[in-house]
Amino acid sequence: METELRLESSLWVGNKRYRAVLSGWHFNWTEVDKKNRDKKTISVPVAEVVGVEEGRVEILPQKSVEDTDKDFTVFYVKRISSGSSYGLLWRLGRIQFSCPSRVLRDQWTKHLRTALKTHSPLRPNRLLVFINPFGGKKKGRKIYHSLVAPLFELAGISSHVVVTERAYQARDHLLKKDLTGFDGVVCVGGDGMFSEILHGLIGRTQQEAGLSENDPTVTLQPCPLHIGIIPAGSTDCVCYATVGVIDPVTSALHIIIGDSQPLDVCSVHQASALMRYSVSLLGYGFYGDVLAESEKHRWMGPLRYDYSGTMVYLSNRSYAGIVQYLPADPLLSSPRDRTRCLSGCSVCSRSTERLFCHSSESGSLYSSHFSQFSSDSEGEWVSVEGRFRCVSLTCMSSSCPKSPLGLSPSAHLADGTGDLILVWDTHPLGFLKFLYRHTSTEDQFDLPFVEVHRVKAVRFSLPSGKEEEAYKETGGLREGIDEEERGYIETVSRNGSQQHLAERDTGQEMTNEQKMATPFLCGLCCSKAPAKSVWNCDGEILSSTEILCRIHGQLVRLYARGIEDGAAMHNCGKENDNCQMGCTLNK
Ligand SMILES: Nc1ncnc2c1ncn2[C@@H]1O[C@H](COP(=O)(O)OP(=O)(O)OP(=O)(O)O)[C@@H](O)[C@H]1O
Repeated sequence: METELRLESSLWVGNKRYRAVLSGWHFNWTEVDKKNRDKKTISVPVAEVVGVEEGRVEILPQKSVEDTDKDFTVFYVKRISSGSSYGLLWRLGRIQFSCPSRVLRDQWTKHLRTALKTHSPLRPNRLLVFINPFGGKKKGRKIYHSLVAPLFELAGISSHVVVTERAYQARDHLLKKDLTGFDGVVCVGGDGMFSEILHGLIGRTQQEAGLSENDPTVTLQPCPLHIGIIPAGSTDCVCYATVGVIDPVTSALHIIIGDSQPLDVCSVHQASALMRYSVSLLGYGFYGDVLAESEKHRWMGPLRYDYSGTMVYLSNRSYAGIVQYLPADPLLSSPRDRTRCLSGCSVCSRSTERLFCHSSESGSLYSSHFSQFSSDSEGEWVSVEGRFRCVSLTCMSSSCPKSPLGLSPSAHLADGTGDLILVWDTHPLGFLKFLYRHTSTEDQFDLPFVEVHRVKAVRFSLPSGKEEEAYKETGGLREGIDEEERGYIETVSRNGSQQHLAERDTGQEMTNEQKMATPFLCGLCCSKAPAKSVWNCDGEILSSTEILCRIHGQLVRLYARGIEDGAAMHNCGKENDNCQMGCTLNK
Protein backbone atom coordinates (compact mmCIF):
# COMPACT_ATOMS: atom_id res chain seq x y z
CA MET A 1 0.00 0.00 0.00
CA GLU A 2 2.87 2.34 0.86
CA THR A 3 4.35 2.06 -2.63
CA GLU A 4 0.93 2.51 -4.23
CA LEU A 5 0.39 5.85 -2.54
CA ARG A 6 3.89 7.24 -2.85
CA LEU A 7 4.17 10.50 -4.73
CA GLU A 8 7.07 12.91 -4.83
CA SER A 9 7.56 16.13 -6.80
CA SER A 10 8.61 19.73 -6.61
CA LEU A 11 5.85 22.12 -5.57
CA TRP A 12 5.87 25.88 -5.06
CA VAL A 13 4.54 28.02 -2.25
CA GLY A 14 4.80 31.59 -3.51
CA ASN A 15 8.28 31.76 -5.04
CA LYS A 16 9.79 29.12 -2.72
CA ARG A 17 10.40 25.63 -4.03
CA TYR A 18 9.50 22.63 -1.90
CA ARG A 19 10.15 18.91 -2.26
CA ALA A 20 6.83 17.31 -1.36
CA VAL A 21 6.62 13.61 -0.51
CA LEU A 22 3.57 11.52 0.22
CA SER A 23 4.72 8.16 1.51
CA GLY A 24 2.91 5.71 3.73
CA TRP A 25 1.54 7.49 6.78
CA HIS A 26 3.11 10.93 6.20
CA PHE A 27 2.93 13.93 3.92
CA ASN A 28 6.11 16.05 4.12
CA TRP A 29 7.23 19.21 2.43
CA THR A 30 10.82 20.46 2.62
CA GLU A 31 11.94 23.87 1.47
CA VAL A 32 14.80 23.60 -1.01
CA ASP A 33 17.18 26.52 -1.56
CA LYS A 34 18.71 27.65 -4.85
CA LYS A 35 21.68 25.30 -4.36
CA ASN A 36 19.27 22.38 -3.96
CA ARG A 37 19.95 22.08 -0.22
CA ASP A 38 17.12 21.05 2.12
CA LYS A 39 15.97 23.64 4.60
CA LYS A 40 13.12 22.98 7.00
CA THR A 41 10.66 20.09 6.71
CA ILE A 42 7.09 20.01 7.86
CA SER A 43 5.67 16.55 8.35
CA VAL A 44 2.00 15.83 8.84
CA PRO A 45 0.52 12.39 9.49
CA VAL A 46 -1.90 11.66 6.64
CA ALA A 47 -4.54 10.82 9.25
CA GLU A 48 -4.32 14.45 10.38
CA VAL A 49 -4.95 15.98 6.96
CA VAL A 50 -8.37 17.59 7.33
CA GLY A 51 -9.11 18.16 3.65
CA VAL A 52 -7.64 18.74 0.20
CA GLU A 53 -9.20 21.33 -2.14
CA GLU A 54 -8.48 22.33 -5.74
CA GLY A 55 -7.52 25.99 -6.15
CA ARG A 56 -6.53 28.53 -3.52
CA VAL A 57 -9.04 28.11 -0.73
CA GLU A 58 -9.61 29.85 2.57
CA ILE A 59 -12.16 28.84 5.16
CA LEU A 60 -11.99 31.38 7.94
CA PRO A 61 -13.23 33.99 8.60
CA GLN A 62 -15.29 33.00 5.58
CA LYS A 63 -14.94 30.61 2.70
CA SER A 64 -13.27 31.92 -0.44
CA VAL A 65 -12.11 29.92 -3.48
CA GLU A 66 -9.81 31.13 -6.20
CA ASP A 67 -10.20 28.43 -8.80
CA THR A 68 -6.82 28.20 -10.44
CA ASP A 69 -6.08 24.98 -12.29
CA LYS A 70 -2.50 24.42 -11.11
CA ASP A 71 -3.02 25.06 -7.39
CA PHE A 72 -4.30 23.01 -4.50
CA THR A 73 -4.76 23.70 -0.80
CA VAL A 74 -4.10 21.25 2.02
CA PHE A 75 -5.76 21.74 5.42
CA TYR A 76 -4.21 19.87 8.31
CA VAL A 77 -4.05 19.68 12.10
CA LYS A 78 -1.53 22.05 13.59
CA ARG A 79 -0.71 21.91 17.30
CA ILE A 80 -0.04 24.84 19.56
CA SER A 81 0.79 24.84 23.21
CA SER A 82 -2.16 25.26 25.56
CA GLY A 83 0.06 26.86 28.18
CA SER A 84 -0.14 23.87 30.53
CA SER A 85 2.22 20.91 30.60
CA TYR A 86 -0.42 18.53 29.24
CA GLY A 87 -3.00 19.02 26.52
CA LEU A 88 -2.42 20.73 23.20
CA LEU A 89 -4.64 23.06 21.26
CA TRP A 90 -5.36 21.97 17.70
CA ARG A 91 -5.77 24.54 14.97
CA LEU A 92 -6.49 24.33 11.26
CA GLY A 93 -3.21 24.60 9.38
CA ARG A 94 -3.36 25.58 5.69
CA ILE A 95 -0.85 25.49 2.88
CA GLN A 96 -1.45 26.45 -0.76
CA PHE A 97 0.76 24.65 -3.28
CA SER A 98 1.30 25.51 -6.97
CA CYS A 99 2.17 22.77 -9.45
CA PRO A 100 3.92 23.07 -12.84
CA SER A 101 0.89 21.46 -14.53
CA ARG A 102 -2.78 20.66 -14.00
CA VAL A 103 -2.06 16.94 -14.46
CA LEU A 104 0.34 16.97 -11.51
CA ARG A 105 -2.13 18.98 -9.43
CA ASP A 106 -4.85 16.37 -10.10
CA GLN A 107 -2.43 13.59 -9.23
CA TRP A 108 -1.64 15.20 -5.87
CA THR A 109 -5.26 15.80 -4.90
CA LYS A 110 -6.28 12.28 -5.92
CA HIS A 111 -3.42 10.59 -4.05
CA LEU A 112 -3.91 12.67 -0.91
CA ARG A 113 -7.65 11.97 -0.81
CA THR A 114 -7.10 8.24 -1.28
CA ALA A 115 -4.46 8.25 1.46
CA LEU A 116 -6.87 10.02 3.81
CA LYS A 117 -9.52 7.36 3.35
CA THR A 118 -7.00 4.57 3.82
CA HIS A 119 -5.35 5.94 6.94
CA SER A 120 -8.36 7.21 8.88
CA PRO A 121 -11.16 4.73 8.40
CA LEU A 122 -13.24 6.09 11.30
CA ARG A 123 -13.76 9.55 9.79
CA PRO A 124 -17.47 10.35 10.05
CA ASN A 125 -19.56 11.09 6.96
CA ARG A 126 -22.79 11.95 8.73
CA LEU A 127 -23.31 13.26 12.25
CA LEU A 128 -26.30 13.92 14.49
CA VAL A 129 -25.63 17.15 16.38
CA PHE A 130 -27.48 18.27 19.52
CA ILE A 131 -27.01 21.86 20.65
CA ASN A 132 -28.12 22.96 24.11
CA PRO A 133 -28.81 26.67 23.54
CA PHE A 134 -28.93 27.29 27.29
CA GLY A 135 -25.72 25.54 28.38
CA GLY A 136 -22.87 27.55 29.91
CA LYS A 137 -22.90 31.15 28.67
CA LYS A 138 -25.68 30.30 26.19
CA LYS A 139 -23.24 30.38 23.29
CA GLY A 140 -23.77 26.81 22.03
CA ARG A 141 -25.42 27.85 18.74
CA LYS A 142 -22.81 30.51 18.00
CA ILE A 143 -19.91 28.20 18.82
CA TYR A 144 -21.30 25.51 16.53
CA HIS A 145 -22.20 27.72 13.57
CA SER A 146 -19.13 29.95 13.60
CA LEU A 147 -16.34 27.59 14.67
CA VAL A 148 -17.45 24.02 14.04
CA ALA A 149 -19.84 23.90 11.06
CA PRO A 150 -17.32 25.45 8.59
CA LEU A 151 -14.78 22.78 9.54
CA PHE A 152 -17.33 19.98 9.12
CA GLU A 153 -18.25 21.41 5.71
CA LEU A 154 -14.59 21.54 4.66
CA ALA A 155 -14.17 17.91 5.67
CA GLY A 156 -17.26 16.90 3.69
CA ILE A 157 -19.24 15.88 6.78
CA SER A 158 -22.99 16.31 6.58
CA SER A 159 -24.80 16.95 9.83
CA HIS A 160 -28.35 16.92 11.08
CA VAL A 161 -28.60 19.61 13.75
CA VAL A 162 -31.15 19.58 16.58
CA VAL A 163 -31.26 22.64 18.83
CA THR A 164 -32.92 21.31 21.97
CA GLU A 165 -36.07 22.94 23.26
CA ARG A 166 -36.23 21.08 26.55
CA ALA A 167 -34.14 18.96 28.87
CA TYR A 168 -33.92 15.27 27.91
CA GLN A 169 -34.92 15.92 24.28
CA ALA A 170 -31.55 14.63 23.08
CA ARG A 171 -31.80 11.51 25.25
CA ASP A 172 -35.35 10.79 24.07
CA HIS A 173 -34.37 11.34 20.43
CA LEU A 174 -31.55 8.80 20.78
CA LEU A 175 -33.83 6.31 22.49
CA LYS A 176 -36.67 6.50 19.99
CA LYS A 177 -35.77 7.99 16.61
CA ASP A 178 -34.24 6.33 13.56
CA LEU A 179 -30.44 6.60 13.75
CA THR A 180 -29.68 4.84 10.48
CA GLY A 181 -26.88 6.44 8.49
CA PHE A 182 -25.27 8.33 11.36
CA ASP A 183 -21.65 7.60 12.27
CA GLY A 184 -21.68 9.56 15.48
CA VAL A 185 -23.52 11.92 17.79
CA VAL A 186 -22.14 15.34 18.67
CA CYS A 187 -23.07 17.13 21.86
CA VAL A 188 -22.67 20.91 21.96
CA GLY A 189 -23.02 21.73 25.65
CA GLY A 190 -21.62 20.83 29.05
CA ASP A 191 -21.36 17.71 31.17
CA GLY A 192 -25.12 17.56 31.73
CA MET A 193 -25.76 17.48 28.02
CA PHE A 194 -23.05 14.82 27.56
CA SER A 195 -24.75 12.74 30.23
CA GLU A 196 -28.04 12.92 28.30
CA ILE A 197 -26.33 11.65 25.16
CA LEU A 198 -24.55 8.94 27.14
CA HIS A 199 -27.82 7.68 28.66
CA GLY A 200 -29.63 7.84 25.32
CA LEU A 201 -26.94 5.94 23.40
CA ILE A 202 -26.31 3.27 26.02
CA GLY A 203 -30.07 2.77 26.48
CA ARG A 204 -30.69 2.52 22.73
CA THR A 205 -27.86 0.02 22.26
CA GLN A 206 -29.13 -2.25 25.03
CA GLN A 207 -32.74 -2.00 23.77
CA GLU A 208 -31.59 -3.16 20.34
CA ALA A 209 -29.49 -5.94 21.84
CA GLY A 210 -32.40 -7.08 24.04
CA LEU A 211 -30.37 -6.54 27.24
CA SER A 212 -31.67 -5.24 30.55
CA GLU A 213 -29.85 -2.18 31.86
CA ASN A 214 -31.37 -2.78 35.28
CA ASP A 215 -29.54 -6.02 35.92
CA PRO A 216 -26.02 -5.24 37.21
CA THR A 217 -24.81 -8.72 36.30
CA VAL A 218 -25.53 -8.23 32.59
CA THR A 219 -22.55 -7.41 30.37
CA LEU A 220 -23.75 -4.39 28.42
CA GLN A 221 -23.24 -4.05 24.68
CA PRO A 222 -20.70 -1.34 23.65
CA CYS A 223 -22.32 1.53 21.71
CA PRO A 224 -21.63 1.48 17.96
CA LEU A 225 -21.92 5.27 17.49
CA HIS A 226 -19.07 7.55 18.56
CA ILE A 227 -19.76 10.61 20.73
CA GLY A 228 -18.13 13.97 20.00
CA ILE A 229 -18.13 16.71 22.63
CA ILE A 230 -17.99 20.35 21.57
CA PRO A 231 -17.51 22.10 24.92
CA ALA A 232 -20.10 24.83 25.48
CA GLY A 233 -21.16 24.35 29.09
CA SER A 234 -20.20 25.80 32.42
CA THR A 235 -18.66 22.48 33.42
CA ASP A 236 -16.86 20.63 30.62
CA CYS A 237 -14.97 18.12 32.72
CA VAL A 238 -15.45 15.11 30.43
CA CYS A 239 -14.02 17.09 27.53
CA TYR A 240 -11.08 18.30 29.63
CA ALA A 241 -10.29 14.83 30.94
CA THR A 242 -10.41 13.20 27.50
CA VAL A 243 -8.87 15.91 25.28
CA GLY A 244 -6.79 17.91 27.77
CA VAL A 245 -8.18 21.30 26.76
CA ILE A 246 -11.60 22.91 26.65
CA ASP A 247 -11.60 24.23 23.11
CA PRO A 248 -14.34 23.81 20.47
CA VAL A 249 -11.94 23.90 17.48
CA THR A 250 -9.66 21.22 18.98
CA SER A 251 -12.68 19.01 19.66
CA ALA A 252 -14.12 19.58 16.16
CA LEU A 253 -10.81 18.52 14.58
CA HIS A 254 -10.71 15.33 16.67
CA ILE A 255 -14.22 14.54 15.39
CA ILE A 256 -13.30 15.25 11.77
CA ILE A 257 -10.28 12.99 11.69
CA GLY A 258 -12.27 10.21 13.37
CA ASP A 259 -10.18 9.84 16.51
CA SER A 260 -11.45 7.12 18.77
CA GLN A 261 -11.11 7.03 22.54
CA PRO A 262 -12.91 4.25 24.41
CA LEU A 263 -14.35 5.18 27.78
CA ASP A 264 -15.33 3.12 30.82
CA VAL A 265 -18.79 3.78 32.23
CA CYS A 266 -20.05 3.05 35.73
CA SER A 267 -23.66 1.89 36.09
CA VAL A 268 -25.26 2.79 39.40
CA HIS A 269 -28.06 0.57 40.66
CA GLN A 270 -30.45 0.60 43.55
CA ALA A 271 -31.56 -2.94 44.33
CA SER A 272 -32.27 -4.27 40.84
CA ALA A 273 -32.95 -0.99 39.08
CA LEU A 274 -30.55 1.18 37.12
CA MET A 275 -30.36 4.68 38.56
CA ARG A 276 -27.81 6.39 36.32
CA TYR A 277 -24.57 6.01 34.44
CA SER A 278 -21.48 7.93 35.52
CA VAL A 279 -18.14 8.56 33.88
CA SER A 280 -16.48 11.02 36.21
CA LEU A 281 -17.44 11.64 39.85
CA LEU A 282 -19.70 9.51 41.97
CA GLY A 283 -19.27 11.05 45.41
CA TYR A 284 -20.94 10.65 48.81
CA GLY A 285 -20.40 12.93 51.81
CA PHE A 286 -18.52 16.13 50.97
CA TYR A 287 -19.14 16.09 47.21
CA GLY A 288 -22.80 15.13 47.64
CA ASP A 289 -23.36 17.86 50.22
CA VAL A 290 -21.65 20.50 48.04
CA LEU A 291 -23.92 19.66 45.12
CA ALA A 292 -27.05 19.65 47.31
CA GLU A 293 -26.05 23.00 48.81
CA SER A 294 -25.08 24.54 45.46
CA GLU A 295 -28.47 23.71 43.95
CA LYS A 296 -29.99 26.13 46.46
CA HIS A 297 -27.78 28.92 45.16
CA ARG A 298 -28.06 28.52 41.38
CA TRP A 299 -28.61 32.26 41.10
CA MET A 300 -24.93 32.71 41.99
CA GLY A 301 -23.84 31.05 38.74
CA PRO A 302 -20.56 29.08 38.77
CA LEU A 303 -19.54 30.88 42.00
CA ARG A 304 -22.08 28.74 43.82
CA TYR A 305 -19.66 25.80 43.86
CA ASP A 306 -16.95 27.76 45.71
CA TYR A 307 -19.51 29.21 48.09
CA SER A 308 -21.13 25.84 48.77
CA GLY A 309 -17.76 24.12 49.10
CA THR A 310 -16.80 26.57 51.82
CA MET A 311 -20.11 26.21 53.64
CA VAL A 312 -20.00 22.44 53.54
CA TYR A 313 -16.37 22.40 54.65
CA LEU A 314 -17.24 24.62 57.61
CA SER A 315 -20.12 22.36 58.58
CA ASN A 316 -17.44 19.72 59.30
CA ARG A 317 -19.46 16.61 58.56
CA SER A 318 -18.70 12.94 58.38
CA TYR A 319 -21.04 10.05 57.68
CA ALA A 320 -21.23 6.42 58.76
CA GLY A 321 -21.26 3.85 56.00
CA ILE A 322 -20.29 0.37 54.87
CA VAL A 323 -18.24 0.27 51.68
CA GLN A 324 -17.67 -3.02 49.88
CA TYR A 325 -15.51 -3.25 46.81
CA LEU A 326 -14.34 -5.79 44.27
CA PRO A 327 -10.62 -5.07 43.72
CA ALA A 328 -9.17 -4.99 40.20
CA ASP A 329 -6.10 -7.05 39.35
CA PRO A 330 -3.20 -5.25 41.14
CA LEU A 331 -0.70 -6.66 38.63
CA LEU A 332 -2.21 -4.63 35.79
CA SER A 333 -2.00 -1.16 37.34
CA SER A 334 -2.40 0.73 40.58
CA PRO A 335 -3.89 4.11 41.49
CA ARG A 336 -0.59 4.98 43.23
CA ASP A 337 1.76 3.99 40.39
CA ARG A 338 2.26 7.65 39.39
CA THR A 339 1.54 6.93 35.73
CA ARG A 340 -0.82 9.13 33.75
CA CYS A 341 -3.34 7.94 31.21
CA LEU A 342 -2.24 9.90 28.16
CA SER A 343 -2.85 9.51 24.45
CA GLY A 344 -1.78 5.99 23.38
CA CYS A 345 -1.90 4.72 26.99
CA SER A 346 -0.44 1.21 27.14
CA VAL A 347 -2.55 0.15 30.14
CA CYS A 348 -5.74 0.98 28.23
CA SER A 349 -4.49 -0.68 25.02
CA ARG A 350 -3.70 -3.88 26.91
CA SER A 351 -7.18 -3.69 28.43
CA THR A 352 -8.76 -3.55 24.98
CA GLU A 353 -7.17 -6.92 24.24
CA ARG A 354 -8.17 -8.24 27.65
CA LEU A 355 -11.76 -7.02 27.35
CA PHE A 356 -12.58 -7.78 23.74
CA CYS A 357 -10.11 -9.88 21.83
CA HIS A 358 -11.21 -13.23 23.21
CA SER A 359 -14.89 -12.41 23.45
CA SER A 360 -15.89 -15.22 21.13
CA GLU A 361 -14.25 -17.87 23.29
CA SER A 362 -16.35 -19.30 26.04
CA GLY A 363 -14.93 -18.48 29.44
CA SER A 364 -13.30 -15.37 27.99
CA LEU A 365 -11.48 -12.99 30.27
CA TYR A 366 -14.19 -10.45 29.67
CA SER A 367 -16.97 -12.67 30.88
CA SER A 368 -14.92 -14.14 33.70
CA HIS A 369 -14.09 -10.58 34.75
CA PHE A 370 -17.75 -9.98 35.32
CA SER A 371 -18.80 -13.40 36.43
CA GLN A 372 -17.11 -12.29 39.63
CA PHE A 373 -20.20 -10.24 40.08
CA SER A 374 -22.16 -13.34 40.94
CA SER A 375 -22.72 -14.52 44.49
CA ASP A 376 -19.95 -17.13 44.05
CA SER A 377 -17.45 -14.32 44.24
CA GLU A 378 -18.63 -12.93 47.60
CA GLY A 379 -15.29 -13.92 49.12
CA GLU A 380 -13.42 -11.58 46.80
CA TRP A 381 -15.27 -8.50 47.97
CA VAL A 382 -13.52 -6.38 50.60
CA SER A 383 -15.66 -4.67 53.21
CA VAL A 384 -14.86 -1.62 55.35
CA GLU A 385 -17.08 0.21 57.81
CA GLY A 386 -16.67 3.50 59.61
CA ARG A 387 -17.19 7.23 59.37
CA PHE A 388 -16.14 8.95 56.17
CA ARG A 389 -15.65 12.55 55.13
CA CYS A 390 -16.25 11.37 51.61
CA VAL A 391 -16.44 8.24 49.52
CA SER A 392 -15.72 8.79 45.81
CA LEU A 393 -15.60 6.56 42.77
CA THR A 394 -14.21 7.81 39.47
CA CYS A 395 -13.69 6.04 36.13
CA MET A 396 -11.20 8.68 34.92
CA SER A 397 -8.74 11.11 36.47
CA SER A 398 -11.56 13.69 36.54
CA SER A 399 -9.04 16.43 35.94
CA CYS A 400 -10.42 19.90 35.34
CA PRO A 401 -8.91 23.37 35.09
CA LYS A 402 -9.21 23.83 38.88
CA SER A 403 -7.63 20.46 39.59
CA PRO A 404 -5.28 19.78 36.65
CA LEU A 405 -4.28 16.31 37.86
CA GLY A 406 -7.76 15.44 39.04
CA LEU A 407 -9.40 13.36 41.74
CA SER A 408 -7.28 10.33 40.89
CA PRO A 409 -4.29 11.38 38.75
CA SER A 410 -3.36 7.82 37.71
CA ALA A 411 -6.86 6.63 36.82
CA HIS A 412 -7.36 5.29 33.29
CA LEU A 413 -10.03 6.20 30.76
CA ALA A 414 -10.49 2.74 29.34
CA ASP A 415 -9.03 -0.04 31.49
CA GLY A 416 -12.35 -1.37 32.81
CA THR A 417 -11.71 -0.15 36.36
CA GLY A 418 -12.55 2.77 38.62
CA ASP A 419 -10.69 4.31 41.54
CA LEU A 420 -12.42 4.23 44.92
CA ILE A 421 -11.22 6.98 47.25
CA LEU A 422 -12.07 6.64 50.94
CA VAL A 423 -11.46 9.67 53.13
CA TRP A 424 -11.97 8.64 56.73
CA ASP A 425 -13.22 11.09 59.32
CA THR A 426 -10.39 13.39 60.33
CA HIS A 427 -9.52 16.73 61.83
CA PRO A 428 -10.83 19.68 59.74
CA LEU A 429 -7.31 20.85 58.95
CA GLY A 430 -6.36 17.41 57.70
CA PHE A 431 -9.36 17.38 55.39
CA LEU A 432 -8.49 20.87 54.18
CA LYS A 433 -5.00 19.61 53.32
CA PHE A 434 -6.57 16.76 51.33
CA LEU A 435 -8.82 19.18 49.42
CA TYR A 436 -6.01 21.66 48.82
CA ARG A 437 -3.71 19.00 47.35
CA HIS A 438 -6.16 18.57 44.46
CA THR A 439 -5.14 21.99 43.24
CA SER A 440 -1.39 21.28 43.39
CA THR A 441 0.92 18.47 42.33
CA GLU A 442 1.21 17.10 45.87
CA ASP A 443 -0.07 13.56 46.33
CA GLN A 444 -3.53 13.76 47.92
CA PHE A 445 -3.42 10.05 48.72
CA ASP A 446 -0.29 10.40 50.83
CA LEU A 447 -2.27 11.17 53.97
CA PRO A 448 -2.95 8.72 56.81
CA PHE A 449 -6.73 9.08 56.63
CA VAL A 450 -6.98 8.52 52.84
CA GLU A 451 -7.16 5.19 50.97
CA VAL A 452 -7.45 4.59 47.26
CA HIS A 453 -8.29 1.28 45.62
CA ARG A 454 -8.59 0.27 41.97
CA VAL A 455 -11.90 -1.56 41.70
CA LYS A 456 -14.37 -3.22 39.36
CA ALA A 457 -17.47 -2.74 41.52
CA VAL A 458 -18.57 -1.02 44.72
CA ARG A 459 -21.51 -1.37 47.10
CA PHE A 460 -22.46 1.25 49.66
CA SER A 461 -24.87 0.75 52.53
CA LEU A 462 -25.70 2.37 55.81
CA PRO A 463 -24.86 0.54 59.04
CA SER A 464 -27.98 -1.12 60.44
CA GLY A 465 -30.17 1.29 62.33
CA LYS A 466 -28.76 4.33 60.48
CA GLU A 467 -31.59 4.50 57.93
CA GLU A 468 -34.05 4.86 60.80
CA GLU A 469 -31.79 7.22 62.70
CA ALA A 470 -31.44 9.44 59.63
CA TYR A 471 -35.21 9.59 59.35
CA LYS A 472 -35.65 10.53 62.99
CA GLU A 473 -32.88 13.10 62.97
CA THR A 474 -34.28 14.90 60.00
CA GLY A 475 -37.87 14.45 61.15
CA GLY A 476 -37.76 17.81 62.91
CA LEU A 477 -37.09 19.39 59.54
CA ARG A 478 -40.21 17.92 58.08
CA GLU A 479 -42.41 20.70 59.39
CA GLY A 480 -39.78 23.32 58.81
CA ILE A 481 -39.52 22.76 55.06
CA ASP A 482 -41.14 25.50 53.09
CA GLU A 483 -42.61 25.01 49.67
CA GLU A 484 -39.50 26.38 47.96
CA GLU A 485 -37.20 23.89 49.65
CA ARG A 486 -39.61 21.07 48.95
CA GLY A 487 -39.56 22.10 45.32
CA TYR A 488 -35.78 22.10 45.37
CA ILE A 489 -35.61 18.55 46.66
CA GLU A 490 -38.00 17.36 44.02
CA THR A 491 -36.08 19.12 41.29
CA VAL A 492 -32.57 18.15 42.14
CA SER A 493 -31.59 17.72 38.54
CA ARG A 494 -29.17 20.33 37.21
CA ASN A 495 -31.72 22.10 35.06
CA GLY A 496 -34.57 22.23 37.47
CA SER A 497 -36.56 19.71 35.47
CA GLN A 498 -39.04 17.54 37.31
CA GLN A 499 -37.87 14.54 35.36
CA HIS A 500 -35.07 12.31 36.63
CA LEU A 501 -33.10 10.14 34.31
CA ALA A 502 -33.33 7.47 36.98
CA GLU A 503 -37.10 7.48 36.85
CA ARG A 504 -37.02 6.06 33.35
CA ASP A 505 -35.88 2.74 34.70
CA THR A 506 -36.87 2.65 38.30
CA GLY A 507 -40.32 4.07 37.81
CA GLN A 508 -39.78 5.55 41.28
CA GLU A 509 -39.59 9.01 42.63
CA MET A 510 -37.67 9.91 45.76
CA THR A 511 -39.46 8.59 48.80
CA ASN A 512 -40.38 11.06 51.51
CA GLU A 513 -37.72 9.48 53.65
CA GLN A 514 -35.05 10.10 51.04
CA LYS A 515 -36.25 13.64 50.57
CA MET A 516 -36.13 14.30 54.29
CA ALA A 517 -32.61 12.96 54.51
CA THR A 518 -31.24 15.30 51.84
CA PRO A 519 -28.92 17.43 53.94
CA PHE A 520 -29.89 20.95 54.75
CA LEU A 521 -26.99 23.14 55.54
CA CYS A 522 -27.00 26.41 57.30
CA GLY A 523 -23.28 26.92 57.61
CA LEU A 524 -21.69 27.34 61.03
CA CYS A 525 -24.98 27.61 62.88
CA CYS A 526 -26.00 24.08 61.89
CA SER A 527 -25.99 22.17 65.15
CA LYS A 528 -27.30 18.78 64.11
CA ALA A 529 -25.97 17.02 61.07
CA PRO A 530 -28.11 14.49 59.23
CA ALA A 531 -27.00 10.87 59.56
CA LYS A 532 -26.68 10.45 55.85
CA SER A 533 -25.51 12.43 52.88
CA VAL A 534 -26.52 12.13 49.22
CA TRP A 535 -24.69 10.80 46.19
CA ASN A 536 -23.44 13.25 43.61
CA CYS A 537 -23.48 11.35 40.32
CA ASP A 538 -21.75 13.45 37.64
CA GLY A 539 -23.49 16.56 38.94
CA GLU A 540 -26.91 15.03 39.64
CA ILE A 541 -28.20 14.01 43.07
CA LEU A 542 -29.22 10.37 43.33
CA SER A 543 -32.47 9.59 45.04
CA SER A 544 -30.99 6.62 46.87
CA THR A 545 -28.19 6.18 49.40
CA GLU A 546 -27.68 2.42 49.28
CA ILE A 547 -26.26 1.68 45.86
CA LEU A 548 -24.35 -0.86 43.82
CA CYS A 549 -21.92 0.35 41.13
CA ARG A 550 -20.29 -1.63 38.38
CA ILE A 551 -17.65 -0.46 35.90
CA HIS A 552 -18.31 -1.45 32.28
CA GLY A 553 -15.03 -1.44 30.34
CA GLN A 554 -14.99 0.66 27.17
CA LEU A 555 -18.77 0.88 26.89
CA VAL A 556 -18.70 4.01 24.74
CA ARG A 557 -16.21 5.61 22.33
CA LEU A 558 -15.51 9.32 22.02
CA TYR A 559 -14.09 11.22 19.07
CA ALA A 560 -10.92 11.97 21.07
CA ARG A 561 -7.51 10.39 21.66
CA GLY A 562 -6.79 11.09 25.32
CA ILE A 563 -4.57 13.88 26.55
CA GLU A 564 -1.53 14.58 24.38
CA ASP A 565 1.63 15.13 26.34
CA GLY A 566 2.98 18.44 25.05
CA ALA A 567 6.28 17.98 26.87
CA ALA A 568 6.86 14.54 25.32
CA MET A 569 6.10 15.84 21.83
CA HIS A 570 8.89 18.36 22.24
CA ASN A 571 11.15 15.57 23.43
CA CYS A 572 11.08 13.87 20.07
CA GLY A 573 14.75 14.67 19.66
CA LYS A 574 14.21 16.88 16.64
CA GLU A 575 13.90 20.59 16.37
CA ASN A 576 10.33 21.79 16.15
CA ASP A 577 10.54 22.23 12.42
CA ASN A 578 11.80 18.71 11.83
CA CYS A 579 9.53 16.85 14.21
CA GLN A 580 8.23 13.74 12.49
CA MET A 581 5.18 13.59 14.76
CA GLY A 582 3.41 16.42 13.07
CA CYS A 583 4.59 18.55 15.97
CA THR A 584 4.18 22.11 14.86
CA LEU A 585 4.36 23.56 18.34
CA ASN A 586 5.16 27.22 18.65
CA LYS A 587 5.34 27.74 14.93
N1 LIG B 1 -33.38 23.40 25.67
C1 LIG B 1 -33.12 23.09 26.93
N2 LIG B 1 -33.76 23.71 27.95
C2 LIG B 1 -33.49 23.42 29.23
N3 LIG B 1 -32.57 22.50 29.62
C3 LIG B 1 -31.90 21.86 28.66
C4 LIG B 1 -32.14 22.12 27.28
N4 LIG B 1 -31.32 21.33 26.55
C5 LIG B 1 -30.62 20.61 27.44
N5 LIG B 1 -30.95 20.91 28.70
C6 LIG B 1 -30.42 20.39 29.97
O1 LIG B 1 -29.55 21.36 30.51
C7 LIG B 1 -28.66 20.72 31.41
C8 LIG B 1 -27.35 21.48 31.52
O2 LIG B 1 -26.80 21.55 30.26
P1 LIG B 1 -25.25 21.63 29.95
O3 LIG B 1 -24.53 20.57 30.63
O4 LIG B 1 -25.16 21.71 28.47
O5 LIG B 1 -24.85 23.06 30.49
P2 LIG B 1 -24.04 23.55 31.76
O6 LIG B 1 -24.08 25.01 31.73
O7 LIG B 1 -22.71 22.91 31.82
O8 LIG B 1 -24.88 23.03 32.91
P3 LIG B 1 -24.48 23.00 34.44
O9 LIG B 1 -23.83 24.27 34.79
O10 LIG B 1 -25.81 22.81 35.09
O11 LIG B 1 -23.56 21.82 34.56
C9 LIG B 1 -28.50 19.31 30.88
O12 LIG B 1 -28.67 18.41 31.96
C10 LIG B 1 -29.61 19.14 29.85
O13 LIG B 1 -30.43 18.04 30.19
